[in-house]
Amino acid sequence: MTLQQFGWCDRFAQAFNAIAPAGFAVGRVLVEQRQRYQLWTENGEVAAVVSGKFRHEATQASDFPAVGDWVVIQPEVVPALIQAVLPRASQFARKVAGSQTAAQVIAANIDTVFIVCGLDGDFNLRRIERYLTLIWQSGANPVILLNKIDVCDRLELKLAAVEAIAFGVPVIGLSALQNQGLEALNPFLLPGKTIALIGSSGVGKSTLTNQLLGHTAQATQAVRLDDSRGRHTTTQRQIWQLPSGALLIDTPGLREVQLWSTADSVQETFADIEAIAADCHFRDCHHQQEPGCAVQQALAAGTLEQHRLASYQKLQREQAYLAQRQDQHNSKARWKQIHKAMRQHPKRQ
Ligand SMILES: Nc1nc2c(ncn2[C@@H]2O[C@H](COP(=O)(O)OP(=O)(O)OP(=O)(O)O)[C@@H](O)[C@H]2O)c(=O)[nH]1
Ligand SMILES: [Zn+2]
Repeated sequence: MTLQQFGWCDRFAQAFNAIAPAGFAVGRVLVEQRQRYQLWTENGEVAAVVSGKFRHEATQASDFPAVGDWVVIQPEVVPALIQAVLPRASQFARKVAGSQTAAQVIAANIDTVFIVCGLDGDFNLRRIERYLTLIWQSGANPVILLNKIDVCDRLELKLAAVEAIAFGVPVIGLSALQNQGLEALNPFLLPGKTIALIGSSGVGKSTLTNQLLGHTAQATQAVRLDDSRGRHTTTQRQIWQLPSGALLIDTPGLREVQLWSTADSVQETFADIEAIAADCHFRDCHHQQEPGCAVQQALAAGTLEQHRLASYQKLQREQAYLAQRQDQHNSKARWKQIHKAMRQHPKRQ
């Protein structure tokens, strides 16, 4: 297989040429488990670990390679040594346990994320908004799949309700179980494009994954991971190649991904409220009791729904909290630096 078939493109080639010394190669992380990696390379699958220098220079969990990453390797050693991670086109992160703001990357370089919703019990517009926010923030493109059209009446109403909050994001009705409507996914399943599925339990992600995979042999393949001391473990494959040539990332971490949003992504998801709020009398209007609040006027006029404003405000609160934590973290780090500098230059006035 060629690198292009794994998703290699100009942006990665440029980054690679800028940093990699002669004799180095690239690979794409196919499996990650406790900092052991299986990579796709031009010469087949290889096991890899990060180099000592990499580990030494890494300052945060998100510096480490994740599934989907392109990495620079020194190929002649076994396991191959990862020297660098190429800048990510997109990334999904989760909070590191025990820390409010440090992030660990769980998947990288995804082009399109399918938000899978079930048209039975699961149908929930507020949840879709949260997923949209998350995906905009990741750098990937969202597509909303309304699954189980076979058990849904009034599909048009539901499609319209989702389209009203989706602002141009494609909304596709299908039945994974009955293999109905899946051809609408073809434009997103082009060779070398990387996709992922997220959505709550029971919406049909596994059913859809199986349909997309068809009867490919890799479905049952486990991957063997060796570390530098020759110990090995087997684990599940985390990227699949679909018959169309697209690549599907499926990891437990991604399935359980939680909200980790930024101001920009909230603004994109709630473009309607942002547009209304531009007419508020006060620039820093909180849209509560302020005079001249265009948002309150829209609520009164019925052009904006109360629960949509509520989800917007909830996301804003989460963000303010995260931003504050990040500030505290940064100022602590600054103090540490200053103290260190003072210890190193005790006589300086
Ligand atoms: N009627 C109908 N049922 C479906 C459809 N797709 C999936 N299901 C059913 O929904 C149930 C859950 O499907 P799964 O594919 O396991 O859902 P999942 O999202 O992978 O769930 P988790 O593994 O818990 O995350 C199963 O009983 C499926 O047969 C569909 O298009 N129509
Ligand atoms: Zn206002």
